[in-house]
Parts: sequence; C-alpha cells; structure tokens
Amino acid sequence: MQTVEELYQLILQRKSNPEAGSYTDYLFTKGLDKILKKIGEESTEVIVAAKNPSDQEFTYEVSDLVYHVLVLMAERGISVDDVKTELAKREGLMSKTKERREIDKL
Ligand SMILES: N=c1c2ncn([C@@H]3O[C@H](COP(=O)(O)OP(=O)(O)OP(=O)(O)O)[C@@H](O)[C@H]3O)c2ncn1[C@@H]1O[C@H](COP(=O)(O)O)[C@@H](O)[C@H]1O
Repeated sequence: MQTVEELYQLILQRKSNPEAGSYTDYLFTKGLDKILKKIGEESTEVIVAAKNPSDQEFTYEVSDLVYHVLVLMAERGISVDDVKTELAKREGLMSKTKERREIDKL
C-alpha cells in the first residue's frame, strides 16, 4: 500500500523523469492552469459525493482530490513535510486558542 508521502515522491519522480503514458506527466505538461482546473472539478465531485450516502463514492472522490492536491504541491514546490510542519505549528496555536476560549467562558 502506498502512503501519501510515497505517492508524493512518485509524483516528484514523474516531474523530473517524464514517463510516456503517465497521467501525472500529462498534468505537468499541461501546466498550472490545467492542474487548478482539475482541483476545481475534483473539489466539486467531493462536495457532491459528500451529500450522497455512498462512503465508497465519497472515499473515491476524496482520493482523487488528494492526488491532484499532491500534484499541485509538487508543481508549486511545496512538500508533504512543509504541510506537516505547518500543521504541527497549529497544534500549539490551536490549543492556546482553545485555552483562551475556556478562559473567556469563565
Ligand atoms: N493516484 C493517482 C490518481 N488519482 C486519480 N488519477 C487520475 O485522475 C484522472 C481523473 O479522472 P477525470 O475523469 O477527472 O480526468 P480525465 O478525463 O481522465 O482527464 P482530464 O483530461 O479531465 O484531465 C483519471 O485519469 C485518473 O487516472 C490518478 N492518476 C495517478 N495516480 C497515481 O499516481 C502515480 C503515478 O501515476 P502515473 O502518472 O499514471 O504514472 C501512481 O501511483 C498512480 O496510482
């Protein structure tokens, strides 16, 4: 099974070593506007699927969106570690905000 990090690494590999028939290469060749168009489409599909009862369909659409977001990150030069670091920073900030809210309630 492929982790998100492994998928990101494979996407980076496709960017530096184009491979015939690769959909990822097709996206990089088309460029940022095409990748952004796909993000828009896939986001809409996630929204529609979230309103439907099928967990399988919802999971499928979320996976499509995650893949396209990873392609966008690679195009913009943002790594999975960059996102992890940002989320880790928020962990501290959010608990402070939560504490603040608890204090404000008193
Ligand atoms: N995870 C994915 C992945 N998720 C979605 N997709 C592609 O995203 C597209 C979404 O479907 P759409 O109908 O919206 O798009 P389309 O009509 O095929 O294409 P467009 O002309 O609209 O762009 C499909 O072609 C899917 O194959 C993916 N393509 C590749 N990967 C992974 O990326 C890695 C590299 O794959 P290649 O680039 O194919 O070598 C491998 O691990 C793959 O499993």
